[in-house]
Amino acid sequence: MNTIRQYQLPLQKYTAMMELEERNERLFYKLLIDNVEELLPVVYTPTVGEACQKYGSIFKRPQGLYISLKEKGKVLDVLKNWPQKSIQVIVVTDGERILGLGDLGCQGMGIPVGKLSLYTALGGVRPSACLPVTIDVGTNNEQLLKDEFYIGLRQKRATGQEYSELLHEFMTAVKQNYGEKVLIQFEDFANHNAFDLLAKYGTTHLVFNDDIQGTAAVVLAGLISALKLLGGSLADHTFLFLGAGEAGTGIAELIALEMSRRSKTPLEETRKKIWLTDSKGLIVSSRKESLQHFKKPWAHEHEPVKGLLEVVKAIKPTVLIGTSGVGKTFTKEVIEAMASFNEKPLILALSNPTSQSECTAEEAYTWTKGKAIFASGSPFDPVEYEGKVFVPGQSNNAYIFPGLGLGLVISGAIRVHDDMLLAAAEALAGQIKEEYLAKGLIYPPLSNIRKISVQIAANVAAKAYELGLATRLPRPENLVKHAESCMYSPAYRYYR
Ligand SMILES: O=C([O-])CC(=O)C(=O)O
Ligand SMILES: [Mg+2]
Repeated sequence: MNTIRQYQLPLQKYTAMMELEERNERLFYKLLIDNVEELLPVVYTPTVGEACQKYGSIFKRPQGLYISLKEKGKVLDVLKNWPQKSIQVIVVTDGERILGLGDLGCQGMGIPVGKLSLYTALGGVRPSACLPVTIDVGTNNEQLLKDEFYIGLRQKRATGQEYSELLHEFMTAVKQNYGEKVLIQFEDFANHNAFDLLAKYGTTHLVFNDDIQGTAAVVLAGLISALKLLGGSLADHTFLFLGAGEAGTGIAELIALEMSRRSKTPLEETRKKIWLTDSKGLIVSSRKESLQHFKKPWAHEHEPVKGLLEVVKAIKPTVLIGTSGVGKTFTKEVIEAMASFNEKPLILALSNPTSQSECTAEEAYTWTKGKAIFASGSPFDPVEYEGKVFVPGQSNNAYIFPGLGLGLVISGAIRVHDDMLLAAAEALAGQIKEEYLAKGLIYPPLSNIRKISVQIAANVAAKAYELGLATRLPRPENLVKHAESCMYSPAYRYYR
């Protein structure tokens, strides 16, 4: 830690950590686990975003497996080249929408690598059972195509049949090589592929999309906690999203599902409490024909409204959620409007990394004169406002996917079911304590994350057994103890 702390720049710390992982994996995980709040922003958002942008020029080792268009027809052979044979979790990206930074092509590899470090550090999945994969179908990022240090194929992205054939070959090869119980996490695909891939492989493979489903579960957990501060039930609130992509529609759907389960109201009804806006304004029924399919369920009856401030004034949401990947969009006027009709406006600025956050923690607290409850996708430091310290929560899927993955792995689940996401969200919400809420914090501290992951894993595994989707039989009686006992821990052994 002393060495890491001597570096001034986050990217230097990142490089030092990556070198440590290569040199002494056990020490890397020991440091990460013991200093999670300090090191998460180094190996994960926001620094991992900068690392991906500069990946070509800081490149030393491949870190994960690259599968490019050139490997078409021999993807299975390429998979077999990976030195570790018993893989439990794969995180795969095609680099087209890395955080809120856009198309970074092959340089997106930093994301699967970072996510899998968290699988091990926060969720206790063995490092050797984790496989980071980047599918290289080219990039439409002109700057990267011209960059002499770019590490991927120098061509425009393959689309259509060429794209889906490579993806299909990969998905088939994974199942053939590792069996049915290997978990595949889709990460940072562009909208136009993310929903289709999830729908296509959700019925044949153990898959989930972290940006759609992981983010949804973490936000739902935050909302359930926030209700203890705000009062009422989910159905008493009005939700407005800026951004109707993977995170926006994924969160919206899980909130609607939870509301529907709790109030025994049809999903079509509970969806009406939730409004989404995209770059063209409020999503309303008159726009339905021209909307992408994943936005259609959110096209409610309302006159067209453009501009976030106008939409906020028209809808009067109690909860405002930013998921557009575009920074600085929650302006002073927008936040002040939220504070003008809410006693405690709940503001979630979820886009990553910090540069893409819709507003800062300080802005949320000062513009609402200390009224806001705030959480963000990337971390912000506590803020002092008029003598009071406000602690912003980090509403990031990192709270969910390590525990969710652990629960799936230890139960030998063969499919991911929406009820498992609800179970994960409820487990996380169950970990919030009064003392955190008193500071405005709607998530438990990350320093407790391994204990939280155990609870999430146990809840998810219980759901897998209940739904008949678990294959590790018989079911362990105490799933919490079982989850704990399965976790990798980077302990140093004593030798005699
Ligand atoms: O990686 C993160 O910090 C959260 C996430 O999935 C994203 O922003 O795409
Ligand atoms: Mg992501």
